[in-house]
Amino acid sequence: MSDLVFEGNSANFLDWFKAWPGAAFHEDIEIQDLRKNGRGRGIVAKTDIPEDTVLFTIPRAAIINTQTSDLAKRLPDAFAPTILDDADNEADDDGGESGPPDNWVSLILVMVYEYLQGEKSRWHRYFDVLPTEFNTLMWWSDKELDWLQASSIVAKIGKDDADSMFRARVLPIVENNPDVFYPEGSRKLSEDELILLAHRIGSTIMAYAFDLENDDDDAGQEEEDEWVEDREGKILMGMVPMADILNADAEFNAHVNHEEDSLTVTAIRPIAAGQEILNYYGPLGNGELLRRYGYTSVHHARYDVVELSWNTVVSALKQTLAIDNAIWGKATAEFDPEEFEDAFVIDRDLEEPNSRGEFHGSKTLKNLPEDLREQINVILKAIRKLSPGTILDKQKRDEICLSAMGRAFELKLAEYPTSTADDAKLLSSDTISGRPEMALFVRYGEKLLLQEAISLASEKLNNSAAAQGEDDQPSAKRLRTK
Ligand SMILES: C[S@@+](CC[C@H](N)C(=O)[O-])C[C@H]1O[C@@H](n2cnc3c(N)ncnc32)[C@H](O)[C@@H]1O
Repeated sequence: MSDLVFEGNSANFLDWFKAWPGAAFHEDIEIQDLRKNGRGRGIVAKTDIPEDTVLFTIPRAAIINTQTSDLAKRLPDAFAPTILDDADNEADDDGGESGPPDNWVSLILVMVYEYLQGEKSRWHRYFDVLPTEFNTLMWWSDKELDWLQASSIVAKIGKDDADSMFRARVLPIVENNPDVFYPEGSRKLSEDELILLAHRIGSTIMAYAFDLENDDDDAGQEEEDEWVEDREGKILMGMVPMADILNADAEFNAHVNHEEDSLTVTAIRPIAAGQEILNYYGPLGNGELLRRYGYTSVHHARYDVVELSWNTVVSALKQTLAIDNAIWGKATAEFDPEEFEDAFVIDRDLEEPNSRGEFHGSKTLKNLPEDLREQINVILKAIRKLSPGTILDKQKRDEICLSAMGRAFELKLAEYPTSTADDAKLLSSDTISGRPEMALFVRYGEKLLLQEAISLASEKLNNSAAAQGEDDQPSAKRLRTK
């Protein structure tokens, strides 16, 4: 984060913001420097604020996107309209594909253009307060990523894909149109500088951009997801000054409403003086939060996720069944490996916070992954056909399935080099901060989830054995009639 952000620039930025026709900023809130809490800037209530108060209003004209920037007018061919079905707000891995840019590439181009315009851009004060350094995983060294141990989030960073996409879809447009992108007299960036700029802008968009709903879009859907910042399935993305100074958490107190001419941010419950105004990024686990936004949060740990590979499950199944390799080979040979899922997600599948941004439900794992159970059973049924003695009946099959799942969770847990107890000790030691602490928090949360999964599998196995025991007991009635 550039220090510029805090040295008087927040006040300049606020004046710049308020000068947009239709912009409003409630006098009872203020932008604060929250760096001592590791939160950059945030917006804080100065006095008690009642529910439903409109905290600020951002006119749509102040949002940066393909509709407001001049770039689309100056390069109409590059922005030919297209029906977009890939709107998942991620860097595409289709670096080589031709055709009009999707919403993600379009916003990168628009932001590169506005940035290069310098003081000529209507948003240059906004660029002054955007970050230049990031804690998102894209910017971590290999050594830093090692702190995440066996977390599957490491495989999802996609730095190389983003790099190829910038080279294929951003660089050529900038380099073929220097008169458009570079104001007269300004220095042209080298290829390396442009790629670095695209990465920075890509990371800023990932952590700061909003999907913009049209007021008349999907009215029903909007009602359903009233407080959810739904980042999927929407076409237009944009940078929304002021709304993106809000920090966020899995328990929150404000909501961004998308109206025809403006976006408004409203208090969804009373906010006490001194409390931070918080937005919501969705039910993300800490790994995903760190990847996209560069931070972790205690409240997000409930949405933690562990990915289990099918290979790990296969090892566990083989150990549980202890059957001949030949039988295993025969049983699995009849399946097309393409039809098998190669990874399974373990998560607590919790409900969303309520319309006041609060969460009251249980935070423990209630169910084991059903798709995993089904895939294991496909294999077990094939084995039973070849070797009926190995799996006598459905009861036995269920037990083998639960044992194999429990074993697979243990194998996954063993992939992390440190134990949950080691991590807990380190977390409470006060000797760790910054990236190492965030990585520690991610891997610790995943280990706790795996331990819950191990306990749940064992509990279900015990229940199944107990039920079987009861079935084996002759009933009282039968005893009497004997
Ligand atoms: C939309 S911006 C919010 C404004 C940001 N704090 C700033 O100073 O520009 C999102 C970024 O803010 C930070 N952030 C948001 N919520 C946070 C939280 N609860 N704790 C720590 N950092 C947070 C992360 O760096 C994230 O990438």
